[in-house]
Order: sequence, then C-alpha cells, then structure tokens
Amino acid sequence: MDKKIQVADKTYWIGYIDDRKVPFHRLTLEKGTTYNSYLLFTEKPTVIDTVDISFGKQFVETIGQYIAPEEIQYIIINHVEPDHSGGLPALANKAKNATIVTTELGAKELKEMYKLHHREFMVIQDGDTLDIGGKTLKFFETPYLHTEETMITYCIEDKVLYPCDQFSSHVATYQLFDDLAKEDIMPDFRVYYQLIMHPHRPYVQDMIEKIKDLEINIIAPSHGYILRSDAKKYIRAYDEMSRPNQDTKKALIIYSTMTGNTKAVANDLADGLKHKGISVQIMNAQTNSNIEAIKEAILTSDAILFGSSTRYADMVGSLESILQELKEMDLEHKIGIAFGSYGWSGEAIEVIQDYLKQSNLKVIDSGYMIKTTGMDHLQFPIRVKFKPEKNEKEKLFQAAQAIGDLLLG
Ligand SMILES: Cc1cc2nc3c(=O)[nH]c(=O)nc-3n(C[C@H](O)[C@H](O)[C@H](O)COP(=O)(O)O)c2cc1C
Repeated sequence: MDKKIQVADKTYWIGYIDDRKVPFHRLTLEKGTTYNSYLLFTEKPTVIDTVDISFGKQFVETIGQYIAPEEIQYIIINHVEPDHSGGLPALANKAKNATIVTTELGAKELKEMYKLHHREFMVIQDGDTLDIGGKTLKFFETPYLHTEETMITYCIEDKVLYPCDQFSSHVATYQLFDDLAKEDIMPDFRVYYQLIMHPHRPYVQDMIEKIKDLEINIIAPSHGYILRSDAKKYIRAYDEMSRPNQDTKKALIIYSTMTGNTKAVANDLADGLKHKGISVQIMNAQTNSNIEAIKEAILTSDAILFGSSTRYADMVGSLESILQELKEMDLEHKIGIAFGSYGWSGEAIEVIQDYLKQSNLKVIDSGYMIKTTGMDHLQFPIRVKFKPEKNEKEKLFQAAQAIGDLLLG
C-alpha cells in the first residue's frame, strides 16, 4: 500500500493485509486478516509487533518507506505467535542495534524460535514504563490472552492501547479504522472474541481490571480494525462477554502466610483454575477480618481451597477461626482442598485437612483423585516445600486443572 496510514501523532500503521483465505488455528479465515504493526517515530524509533512470518521481507520494505531500519531502537513484541513476531528475524537482521522488549517468557521463547540468543532483550514486569524519547510506553502482562507470555502496551501521551490479539477481528480490510468500515464490525469482533479469548475469560476480566483506569482513545490491535470511534464500547463488550454467568464455576482460595510462599502457591493454583475457565477469588485471611463476608464467599463458591504455611507445627494467622465455622455451614456439593507451603513437616496442611473432614464438604485427597480420575501423580492435600520453583509450579498448575475438571464434571 502506498498511502501512509497515521494512527496517532508520529505513529504509523506498517502492517500487512492478507486477503487470502488464511488457514488459522484449524480454521479458514474466509475474510482474510491483517497483521497490524505500528511504527512510533520518536527520538528512539520503536516498532510495536510485526507481521506474519510469510511477509517478513515486505515488512522490512514497508518500514524502509518511513525510516532506515537500522535506526530503530526498540522492537516491542507483545505476543510471540508467528503471525505477530514472524517479521522479527527479518527486522532484527537490519535493525542491528534495536533492543527487543517483551516479557520474561516471551524473551525465552523468541530466543529459541528465531535463534536470537545474541540479541539484547529488555524484560518487562507488569506496570513497567519505557521512555522512547517523546512518548512513554507502559506495559501490562496479560497472560493467556491468548498465550502465556502475552503482554499489552499503552502509549501514555497518545492514549493508544496496543493490545495485540486482544480486541482484534479477522478481516482483510483496506479501511483500517472502525469509523470508516463499510459494514457493522461487531459480528466479526464478537466471533474473534468467542474463538480466541472466551476460553480464557477469567484472564479477560483480569486484563480489564488492569486497564480500567487508563484513558484510552484508540485501541490498535494486531488483526483487523483499529478502534477509534468509541474505544470504551469495545472494552465494555469484552467485559460483558467475559463476565462470569450462572454456568461459570467459582473457586475461592483463602490463605494465611508469613513470608508469601503460600500466597505464591495460591497464585499458581489460581492460574491453573482460570485456565479451565473457572472464576477465581483469592483472599488473604490475615487482611480480611470480616468473617461474614468470608462465609458469604464460601457459600457462593463451588470449590474452596484453604491454605496456610506451618509455624511451630501449626497454622499461621487467623485461618483457624474461619475453619471453625465450617461445620456449622451447609457446604454439600462443594469441594474442599487443603494446601500450604512448609519447611520440613507441614503439619498445618494436615490440620486444615482435619477441619475440612469435619464439615460436609467433599474433601479431596490423593485417593479420591485416583478413584475419580485415574491420575496417581497429583498429591492432595497440596504440599509445597518453601517457595514453589519451576517443577512445583508445573505440578500446581496440573493439580488446579484437575480440580477444574472435577468442577466442570
Ligand atoms: C518461626 C518459624 C517456624 C516454622 N515452623 C515450621 C514447622 O514447624 N514445620 C515446618 O514444616 N516448617 C516450619 N517453618 C517453615 C515455613 O513453614 C516455611 O518457610 C514456609 O515456606 C513459609 O511459608 P509462608 O511464606 O507462606 O509463610 C517455620 C518457619 C518459621 C519462620
């Protein structure tokens, strides 16, 4: 395309329009798609996302119409799938001094995928900012939207959100802005959401929570229309479509901790549950003193996971006062699970398990799991020595997914 498409101040669309019937995730995209990439022409020129791996050469040529690729300082990769990062090897080959900006897992995967071990990476953490000389970018980790390493980028001065796959649609349009579309774009927008995002809807809710206070004028995703007519309308649509409904199962994770290890276990369990589409609420028993609110949360959940670390052979914090209430509550048809981090003996986890058995919760232990699922490699109650490291994290994720499967029947 010869015409330059300006998205914001000194910001240009440099993507590729793929008007073939595109094979995609075992589907065929009848209307084709676009791979949207953006050039921010600041003092430190920055590219946000690239294009499909088939079009790397054209991509570098497009950039050449604006700037010598060698001058690019930063390449932001929000999501590593090759329909967005596929132009990276061709671009990185020319932009020899550019730093590649992505999440920790994104960096690991990109190095392997494109043999970029020798390149300089900047690994971002949730909420980090980057000054690109005249504009400031802010990054938010949005795992599983739609793969684990994903993040999104927000330009503070321009009020533009670059959410990669999120808020996309698969349409090979030459009218890239939603207000110029010749058709109602909502059906394609919704279909895309249902196919790609809805299986991870609890993470969509997390993402909306992260961006809720941002002033967003334009949403510039990586497929299809750039949304500038009413950005809030599209965020509202994602919120409505991802909200838990009556069929969504809910898990409550409630824990006590001394140094955060049990909190880390709780977070890993939450990830596995959310991955199964379970809505998750996490409560720290030490900072939530309202026992009535906690009881209400228990009564409205389908699974309740109680966790504590062990201190002098017992639980820590105020978890016990909650556990004492259970036997007075009607918890039939709900699942109860004990977990915790410990050092050498982990008595607290067993004490929690004893409390759960005194209630009418269906208490999960290894024997129950083997009998109902045939899986003998998961340990219930869930015991983790000190802080969960890589292997334990993987096991926790699997255990949570197994709990999710129990809930989903
Ligand atoms: C004062 C103190 C007493 C502890 N007593 C025990 C114990 O009796 N049995 C055990 O297995 N671990 C014990 N630990 C180890 C903790 O349970 C372990 O460090 C755990 O990972 C802490 O998790 P948290 O950060 O969630 O509190 C003790 C730790 C401290 C600091």
